[in-house]
This record gives sequence, C-alpha cells and structure tokens, in this order.
Amino acid sequence: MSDGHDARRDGRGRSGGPRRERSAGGDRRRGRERPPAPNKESLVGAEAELDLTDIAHGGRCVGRVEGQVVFVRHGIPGERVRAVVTKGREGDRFVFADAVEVLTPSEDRVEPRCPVAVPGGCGGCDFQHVTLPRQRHLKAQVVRTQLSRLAKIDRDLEVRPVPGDTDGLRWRTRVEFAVDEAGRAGLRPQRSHDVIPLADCPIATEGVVGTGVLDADWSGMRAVDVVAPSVGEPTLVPIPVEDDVVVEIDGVEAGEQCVVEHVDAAAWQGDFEVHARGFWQVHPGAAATFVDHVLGLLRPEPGERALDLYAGVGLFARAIVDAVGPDGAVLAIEGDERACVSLAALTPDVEQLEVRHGDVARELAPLVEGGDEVDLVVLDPPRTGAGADVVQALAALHPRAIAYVACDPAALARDIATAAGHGYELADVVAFDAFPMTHHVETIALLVPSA
Ligand SMILES: C[S@@+](CC[C@H](N)C(=O)[O-])C[C@H]1O[C@@H](n2cnc3c(N)ncnc32)[C@H](O)[C@@H]1O
Repeated sequence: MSDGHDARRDGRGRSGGPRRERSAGGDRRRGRERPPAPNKESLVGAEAELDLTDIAHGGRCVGRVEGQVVFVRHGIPGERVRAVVTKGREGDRFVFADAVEVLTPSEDRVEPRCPVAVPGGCGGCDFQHVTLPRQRHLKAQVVRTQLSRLAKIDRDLEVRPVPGDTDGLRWRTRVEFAVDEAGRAGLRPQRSHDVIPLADCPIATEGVVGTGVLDADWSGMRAVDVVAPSVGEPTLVPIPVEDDVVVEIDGVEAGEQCVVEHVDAAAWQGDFEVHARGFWQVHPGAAATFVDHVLGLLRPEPGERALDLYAGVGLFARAIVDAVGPDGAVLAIEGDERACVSLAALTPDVEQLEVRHGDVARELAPLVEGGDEVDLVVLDPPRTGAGADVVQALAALHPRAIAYVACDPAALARDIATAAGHGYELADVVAFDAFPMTHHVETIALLVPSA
C-alpha cells in the first residue's frame, strides 16, 4: 500500500469518528418517493466498499451503495475502494465521499507528486493519482457526458495536451499560497481551513517556486499570490490579514502591480499588460494555443465585424483586429475595468477596435434592439457560462460563427442547448488539458447557424 493510501487512513482516523454501517437508501421503494424527512441522519463519517463505474462532472467517480449514488474523490473508474462519506444524509439521492483505501487499484494509478501528506494533496490537484493519458481520457469522458446529457449531442472528442507540456508538472504561472499562523506559505487540504506549509508545489513553474515564496516569513499576511509572467521577473502580492494594512512591493501597492505576458501565436505575436490579480491563462502555453485554435475556427476575413465577449485584456480581440484589417471592426466587452484600460492603452491607434467596460448581457441589449448584425463572436465566459440571455442576444445578431471557449463543460453544454433553440448548432469541439493534475479542462466549441 502506498504512502498516499496510508495518509488517507490517517486522515480518516482524524475526522472519521466511529465506524457505522450505512443504511442510506435502504428503505426507498421502487416507484414510490419517500416523504421529506426533516431529521434525516447525517452519513458523514460512514464507510462503504464500492465499485467506481464512471466519472462525473467535477472529477468525482461514481459508485452506488444500496441504490444511492456516491460521488467519490481520489478514485479511478474501474477501482473498488473503501470510501468515507464527507457530505450527505440518509435518503439523499446522492452523497459525497473520499476514497480512503483502494481495494482493487487501477493500472492507471500513480503515486501523487504533491508533498502535502493528505488525501489528494492540497485540494487543488485532484487528478494527480492518475496517469496523464488517463487524466485526459477522463476529462474527455466528462465533456462528452455533459454534451450528451445537457445538449443531447453525442460526439467523440479528444483532450489535447497544451503544446510543450510533457509531464503535466511545472506549468502553473499563477499560484495563491495560504499563510499559516507561523507566517509560512502553503496550501490548504480539501475542506480544511488548516494551512500545510510547503517545500515545493510540483505544478508551479520554476519561476513561481524560485521566488523563494515558500521559504520566506509572511507573518501578518493571510495569503500571498505569486505571478511568474512570460516576460520579466515574477511578482509577489502579499495579502494582509488586516484589510486596512497596505503592503508595498518595490514602491507599488501590493495588488496594484502589472505584469507583461508575451503571446507567440502563429496568428499573432505581441505583449499584453495584465494586472497582477487580473485574468490571464495560468498555463504558459495556453494563450497562444487558444488564439490559434479560435482563429482557425473563425477564419476572420478582411472587413468583417467581430465581438470579443468576456474579453479580459483582449487576447482574442487583438489577434482578430489584425485579421479583419482596417475595414473591419471589433468590439471587446469586459467587466474588469483595469483589463479594459490595459487593452485600450495597448491599442491607442487601432481605430477598428472598440473596448467597452461593462456587463456583457447589458452591453449586448442595445445592439440587438438596434438591429445590428456581426460576423464573428468569441465567447469566453467565467465558469458559470454565458447564460440564456447572452446566447439569445447573440443569435439575434446573426453571426456566421461563434467560438465558445469554456472552462466548465456543463455550462458549455447548457449554453449549446440554448443556442440550438435559437438556430445554432455545434460544428466542432476540442478540449485542451490546460490544467494537468486537476479535473479542470478547457473546451473550445464552434457554433454555426443550423443547416
Ligand atoms: C475566462 S476569462 C476570459 C478572458 C479573456 N478572454 C482571455 O482569454 O484572457 C473571463 C472574463 O470575463 C470577465 N467577466 C466575468 N463576468 C462578466 C460579465 N458579466 N460581463 C463582462 N465581463 C465579465 C472577467 O473579468 C474575465 O476577464
């Protein structure tokens, strides 16, 4: 049995309480709903042995005990595990659990690389016990299942590595470390407020770890962000425990620093100024890969009109501006004012680019009311997805192509289903492993008017 598994047993021992037999679901009768049970007994700490049959949205494996669905962390489909319930009550349709002992290990199981000696490491790298090819296989399965369940689309798809990523380690250019009471930087285990001090974070780039952040004394801080951009020195952003304390780094108030990120895509090359706490892809190869993929899907033509929605500092807008040329027009809409200021400052002489600070749904409304039309759209919303109002508004603008960049496959599938109701269909979908060792996946879809 591996050290990781031993650690899991330790973890259970600390939090588990006395062993109880589960009876959840046992009194549920086929075809008859149980009346609501306000005093349902908590199952937290209960143990069961179960077979993991599938992978679900969020990276948990699916198993069943007496008809009750159990979403299990730290497993691999095909394994039999002993699991301890972490959330759920008797009679709930499903409960959540952690695998604490692997009874029949998958051949795709590997020793986790994270030095945090708790199940699954710090709580972020929830796939690190799985080989990299199987991680990608599981992510593809999740995207396929969400498309099938929520958008009624059955489609094969692959999860591609981000070019240059060979082992899924040393890729994360932005990390927020928590700080413990002794002022040491570390990370929190899942569902815990404890901070485990770290000597290394194996997914962080050399630039992040090389700042010495893990050796420094951060007394008085509750967290410290490290940003290791592609250009220049890494930046540290200490976050004080007390809100009214101001920390200065090299004469600049911490949190107000900016970094420069270079994009070396085939379609476009240049620099962006990004606020240290603003949005930028955390995998160093992701930005260029996504620009090339999105432009390859949209194939902008000179003179076309495009929207870049949830534009950030304009990763896609900037490349599309050059592709549509002086007779084209690009409108970038973004809710973070500082990102808008950065994009506007980057492009003072580019007349065909308009940067609008605001909420996407609100900014689209006048375009729809005015009967505007556009040719191309890039849609790159946060995890919650674009939502029905935005998708409906987009359809009313009649673009010939929408490239949807999604960090949540369920939100993507829901928005694709909405788009189908407004005359748009899925023409292409590919996913990228921009977050190795975690269950997260970036999916890029092309929507076009239905045939
Ligand atoms: C996933 S990031 C994409 C950024 C950019 N496309 C890129 O690739 O660098 C999502 C962006 O949406 C912005 N955002 C979130 N909700 C928004 C809203 N309702 N309206 C406008 N922008 C929003 C965030 O500030 C963030 O910059």
